[in-house]
Amino acid sequence: MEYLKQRIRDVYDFPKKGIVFKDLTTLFKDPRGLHIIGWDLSQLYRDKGVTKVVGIESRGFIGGSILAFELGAGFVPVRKPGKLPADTIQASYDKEYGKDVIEIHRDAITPDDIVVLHDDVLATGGTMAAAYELVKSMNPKKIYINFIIELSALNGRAVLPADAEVTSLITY
Ligand SMILES: Nc1ncnc2cc[nH]c12
Repeated sequence: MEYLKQRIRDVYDFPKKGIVFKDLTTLFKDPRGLHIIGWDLSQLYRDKGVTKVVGIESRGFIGGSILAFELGAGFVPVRKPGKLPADTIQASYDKEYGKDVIEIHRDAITPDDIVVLHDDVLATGGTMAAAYELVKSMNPKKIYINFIIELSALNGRAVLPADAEVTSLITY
């Protein structure tokens, strides 16, 4: 884990004063770092029969795609409104200023699926909680929730469903 942490850049006062932004681009650009991410994430779900990995736009697409590939599962994007071409279902959630909406293709998940919902960072948890409700409405067999980083001070776990197994590789 130290190798991963050493390659995550702290950017101060981004996107606004007082925030210490955990920049994963420096980890992703390091070949060994990217390999370790794929290996460590997949080890969490190796024996779970995962059939789909759902990545949340956009930084969830990177780790989500790698995880899906490592597990031999499909990858499904959760996107901002108006981006997905076919019939979608959507969920809205409160952001710091106003509401945000996310969408998924209506036919992306079936009751036969075992799903990992992935995003890069667990902060307040609002986006993931909405994405979980979206995927849950499609009645898969099981939903796991996963992050690369968890910012424990923001207590995002408190807004995530109690029955979901939540994992992260690195906790700050
Ligand atoms: N401090 C932070 N670093 C990276 N991503 C996010 C997302 C919310 N807070 C963040």
